Amino acid sequence: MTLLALEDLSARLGGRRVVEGVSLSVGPGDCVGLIGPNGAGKSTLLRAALGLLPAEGRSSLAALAPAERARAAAWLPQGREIAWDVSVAVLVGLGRAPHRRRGAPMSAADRAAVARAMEETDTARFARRPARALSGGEQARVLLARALAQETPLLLADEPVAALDPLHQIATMAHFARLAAGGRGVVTALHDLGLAARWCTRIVLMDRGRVVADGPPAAVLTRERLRAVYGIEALVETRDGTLLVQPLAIA
Ligand SMILES: Nc1ncnc2c1ncn2[C@@H]1O[C@H](COP(=O)(O)OP(=O)(O)OP(=O)(O)O)[C@@H](O)[C@H]1O
Repeated sequence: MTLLALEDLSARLGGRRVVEGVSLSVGPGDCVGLIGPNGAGKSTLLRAALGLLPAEGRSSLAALAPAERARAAAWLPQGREIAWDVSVAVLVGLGRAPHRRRGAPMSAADRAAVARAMEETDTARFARRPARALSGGEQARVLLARALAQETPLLLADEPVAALDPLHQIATMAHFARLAAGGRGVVTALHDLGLAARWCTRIVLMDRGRVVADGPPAAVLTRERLRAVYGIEALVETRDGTLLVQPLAIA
């Protein structure tokens, strides 16, 4: 079973090809860390995969009708701007929209999904607060809760942990790993190589629009490759069965 299939996907921005010929498939159990230097094309790849950008090639998600796509995949974009003056509970509840008929009230199942998503993101205590009156990292967790409340087979997230404190970074990555272990698929763009190494089942490394490596963290995150792609020296070591990656210096 495949949750996302990309075949020779390419996308242009401002007349330049920023994603070139990407083919990959994501299935149940995959927690994919999409990594690569600034400008490598990670956000563009995710947006093209979702059909939010015109692209050449094929994306199984982009081929779906919008309503069907919203039940197949949840999307947490990089922009964390909350535009509406609503409470946290109402905002997270919007994640249930793809499962409800227009104008229908929230069902018990909807309310349970919203409550779960708020528990998982440690946002339940903000439920009644105006979403825009929270800190940046708290707002980021609320937007993640909205995506989780959608309870889709696949979650695509663009740097979901960038604004989070270490506890919530670990909690978020551990939750993604649990979702994958439970048979869902996660693709998350990340800059934190340590978190990617520790929690992802698979790393897709992009450089200048192309996928340059795709495999288990220990196979992709080698010192040589980090030097070649990022221009950094890093500590890469396995301790008690856990892969540890810590960037140290400019190569
Ligand atoms: N609207 C745009 N017009 C032209 N070029 C763009 C536009 N948006 C992005 N780009 C370029 O496309 C390339 C890929 O950008 P993208 O945002 O996909 O990279 P990224 O890997 O997600 O980077 P980051 O790690 O910085 O978020 C970059 O070189 C960027 O400058």
